[in-house]
Amino acid sequence: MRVDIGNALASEADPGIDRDALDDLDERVADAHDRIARGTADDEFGYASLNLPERTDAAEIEDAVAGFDPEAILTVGIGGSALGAITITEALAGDSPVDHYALDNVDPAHVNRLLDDLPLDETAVHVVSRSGTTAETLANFLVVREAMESAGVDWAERTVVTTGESGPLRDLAEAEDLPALDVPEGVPGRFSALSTVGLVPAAMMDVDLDALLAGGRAGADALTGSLYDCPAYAYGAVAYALDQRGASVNAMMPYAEGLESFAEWFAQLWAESLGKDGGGQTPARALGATDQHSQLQLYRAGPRDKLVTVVRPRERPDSPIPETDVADLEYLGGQDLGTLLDAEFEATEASLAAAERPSVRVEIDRMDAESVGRLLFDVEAACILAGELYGVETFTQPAVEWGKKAARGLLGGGDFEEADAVREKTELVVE
Ligand SMILES: O=P(O)(O)OC[C@H]1O[C@H](O)[C@H](O)[C@@H](O)[C@@H]1O
Repeated sequence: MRVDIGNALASEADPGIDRDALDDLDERVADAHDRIARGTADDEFGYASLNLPERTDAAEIEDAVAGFDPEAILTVGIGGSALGAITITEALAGDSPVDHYALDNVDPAHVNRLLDDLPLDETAVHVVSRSGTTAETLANFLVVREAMESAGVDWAERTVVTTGESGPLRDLAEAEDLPALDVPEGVPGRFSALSTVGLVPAAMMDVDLDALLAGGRAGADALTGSLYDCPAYAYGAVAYALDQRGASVNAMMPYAEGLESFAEWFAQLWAESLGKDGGGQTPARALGATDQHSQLQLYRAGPRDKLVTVVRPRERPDSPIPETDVADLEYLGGQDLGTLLDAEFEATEASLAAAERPSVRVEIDRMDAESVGRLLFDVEAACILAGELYGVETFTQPAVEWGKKAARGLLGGGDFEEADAVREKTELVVE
């Protein structure tokens, strides 16, 4: 991964970081790196995520799915138990004959439609929950199971589970004798893309898991104690420093359709990890060039509270634009769609810089397994580094847990005081 922070310097942008401040920050990065390296070596909760590229056993995952030859894969999970898998297959399995769908919400209209459309007798189901208790995931799984049964499909033959050591999903897998993979120890869901959690559908779609993990390992090898030598830390440190200077929003804007879900994955990673103690940088999702024609107006001319992160692969497949003799379109003829997209990318950066708005450029070599593995690893490392600089507990999400308990209490799944707060809602209704 390559990161260019030039357009985040105070000489170019407001808010921006001056060179002296960057040097001071680099000393804090060195300390944070020591902490991260210690946590990683000791397999501490959360830091253990950075060991995944080294530890994840691609062959074990490939063996577990070897008996499946589906037309479609249905991931049943939510948050960190779905977004990594979706991101990876969207980025890397575009040409696969197998389609990957996800049920990461419990909107009945969507669930019913999807189950009506799926070839259930040719669908493999991957049910993922680290805790094994998440209501949305478990409820969706029960609905899927029932739909398969009603269609005369042996759901147990078509299901693989990934979950923690114990919990209701583990119990269910054991009771039904389902193949069950383990969520790695010490790895929060949002940091688990490069594990069984994120890789099962990719394996069924013939993504090169070894290359993906090799990309992650290259990221791990590149972690050093200076932001000037380490792209992951450069990104994490600069995003943090800009937030401290007023850029409280980080608009993640990949210029590649295959990375649209990456922005969604990033949003969970950044928000759940860093949104603590009254601070944190709000992730926004955008897609270049599409959102250049909508959100960019705000990014360039709205409040000075944003960092725009533009991401692109440095190589793209060819797609020539045919010549035309329409006078005003002649400049397009003979060009390539990729050249146009890159021109849009550079135009966005320049347009932000001309208005003194900070942006950071993140580039990967191309949309292949190794580069995407590197991107995911590096952004996780950036997030962990930022967590150290903020001084927050990066690996917990107590605010999310609150809502989970409230919803569960409302459905009669236990006596939770959080559910009382829902019942006590203040109303001021206008109809
Ligand atoms: O994997 P699960 O235990 O089902 O959790 C799925 C998701 O649930 C929660 O909402 C957490 O805040 C997320 O971090 C997690 O990824």
